[in-house]
Amino acid sequence: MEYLKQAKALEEASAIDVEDKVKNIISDIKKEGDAGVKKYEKMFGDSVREVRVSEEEIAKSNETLSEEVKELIERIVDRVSKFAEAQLKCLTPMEEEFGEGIVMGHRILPIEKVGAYVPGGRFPLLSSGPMVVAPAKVAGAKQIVACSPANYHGGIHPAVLYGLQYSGATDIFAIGGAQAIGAMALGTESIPAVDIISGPGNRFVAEAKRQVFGKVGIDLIAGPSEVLLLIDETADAFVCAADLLAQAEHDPYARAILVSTSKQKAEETLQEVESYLKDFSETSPAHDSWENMGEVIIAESLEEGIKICNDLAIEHLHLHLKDSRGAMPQLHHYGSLFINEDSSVVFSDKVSGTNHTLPTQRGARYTGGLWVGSYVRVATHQEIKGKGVAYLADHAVQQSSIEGLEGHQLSAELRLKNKG
Ligand SMILES: NC(=O)c1ccc[n+]([C@@H]2O[C@H](COP(=O)([O-])OP(=O)(O)OC[C@H]3O[C@@H](n4cnc5c(N)ncnc54)[C@H](O)[C@@H]3O)[C@@H](O)[C@H]2O)c1
Ligand SMILES: [Zn+2]
Repeated sequence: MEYLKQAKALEEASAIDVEDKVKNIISDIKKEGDAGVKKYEKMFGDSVREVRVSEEEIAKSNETLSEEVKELIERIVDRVSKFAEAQLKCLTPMEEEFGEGIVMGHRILPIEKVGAYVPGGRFPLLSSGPMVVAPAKVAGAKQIVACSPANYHGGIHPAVLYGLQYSGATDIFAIGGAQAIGAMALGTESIPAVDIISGPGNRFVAEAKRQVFGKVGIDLIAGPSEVLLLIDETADAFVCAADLLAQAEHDPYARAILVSTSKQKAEETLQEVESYLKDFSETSPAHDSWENMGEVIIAESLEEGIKICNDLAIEHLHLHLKDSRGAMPQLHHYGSLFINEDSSVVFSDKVSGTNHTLPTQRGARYTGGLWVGSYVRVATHQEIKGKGVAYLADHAVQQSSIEGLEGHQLSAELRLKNKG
């Protein structure tokens, strides 16, 4: 493989800074509660408002929305919910006999209190509310606490707020960043503690979720966006360049990577990216993202290209190949897969219905991202009777004796005696 363009090495120091900063924020939330949240809201977002979004504020905000915008949001919620419902059908309770008198099974139980993080530092992401909240509602959560930064005239963007309500959020707070994650994990005077925190966010949000894991569950680490385009000589350089920039513009730390089996196509795409970028607004994160994180790699063969994809385990993997379906069986690591040119990642970012909360930083090796299954527990149970008791107790007594665990042995023996 050969690099036409390589990312600059991310400074180790910058990652450590984020870790320390987040640790301090969470520790302050623990000590100071609401006052700590407000301190950081002022510091990072210049927000001095009450943290809870009141019914009155919600009603006023809704009045500013046109029917068209409401319909747009409702369509997102409906499509995301339908996909989540279809996936939930794949999760079925089970109870079977595993040997005479040994009945075991599992139930699918919803996580009761969900904390949904909905990013909104740079741009109001209209689909993130529905993506994070709707599957929790489909799973059967009782309480869905949602947090999103107060970044739009001192509040949450009305379209984002509408999406949160329509998806089923029960408590909405206009706070963001690590302070929001800390508050939902620990609970404050105003903000309820939850059982799981889900949703995407920037480096501070992702790190905060990592740090509170254990105290609460988390869905996954869904940090700054990533896309990898695997292309060959049949790809359209214009379209590929646009697809790279569509994800680069999310964040200065977003990663857009092109892997091409054709050197000529790679060079053309690189030129197109640079020419498009000239027309992007000066403030777009795409400039820094492409400059620092963007990569263009030439693969010697499709096999090598596929290996690079599997090694990088990227969030969005988009195939622009002569035979994209043909490559699919060999691709094992991706957050979500986009097959052929027309399957724009942007469709899934916004509205197709699969979840856009997807693993970054090679998390695709162990998760496929947020889904309705993230909001349920598969909890097992058993009932042992008749011949099953003798069979299992006999085994357990022998094993406990080898292990030297007297209490275990006694507990098992009593069952044998009871049968005696
Ligand atoms: N992986 C995914 O599934 C996925 C999906 C959608 C979006 N995203 C990512 O979500 C992110 C959204 O980022 P965003 O920044 O716009 O919104 P955000 O809501 O994630 O973060 C904004 C908050 O970060 C905090 N913050 C900002 N600068 C800080 C600093 N210097 N120190 C401490 N805290 C600070 C502030 O409290 C602010 O409210 C992007 O990185 C995007 O790529 C990821
Ligand atoms: Zn995107």
